[in-house]
Amino acid sequence: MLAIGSDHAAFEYKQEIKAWLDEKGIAYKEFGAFGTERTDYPTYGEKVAKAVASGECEKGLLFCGSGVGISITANKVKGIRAVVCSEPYSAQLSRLHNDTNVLALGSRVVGIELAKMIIEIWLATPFEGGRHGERVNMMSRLEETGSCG
Ligand SMILES: O=C(CO)[C@H](O)[C@H](O)COP(=O)(O)O
Repeated sequence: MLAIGSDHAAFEYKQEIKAWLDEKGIAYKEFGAFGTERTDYPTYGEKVAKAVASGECEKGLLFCGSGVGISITANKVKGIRAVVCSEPYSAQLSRLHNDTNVLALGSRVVGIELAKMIIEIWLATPFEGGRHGERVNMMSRLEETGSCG
């Protein structure tokens, strides 16, 4: 199950992505926003990130105008590794090497078809582990203890 959320700037964009996820039979839980009325991206970044960090949802998709603010917000929740992407290569590498669990996209940056391509590759790519696992552990230690060690 994916957690999905956006602010007002990406509400329509998120609706298109949800219709596409429906076509593909990919399940998601919607955390808002529920319309285009101006709102604040941290609210939705927090909700989606907490759903992923708690294990309620496996991964998260977040959208705001640039993808920046909502990804920064998500990364402040313990256990979250969020990436903001505008092309598929970084999305793929973020899974292979960094085990990202939240993907953020900017509705004012990335066209909808490219967004679908980025999401598809991000969802399909496993974490490689090995030396990358050690580095992800270092990030977790930094979060836990204040130092990578
Ligand atoms: O991209 C964003 C945060 O990084 C927001 O979507 C953006 O700042 C919203 O701006 P506005 O209130 O002018 O629609």
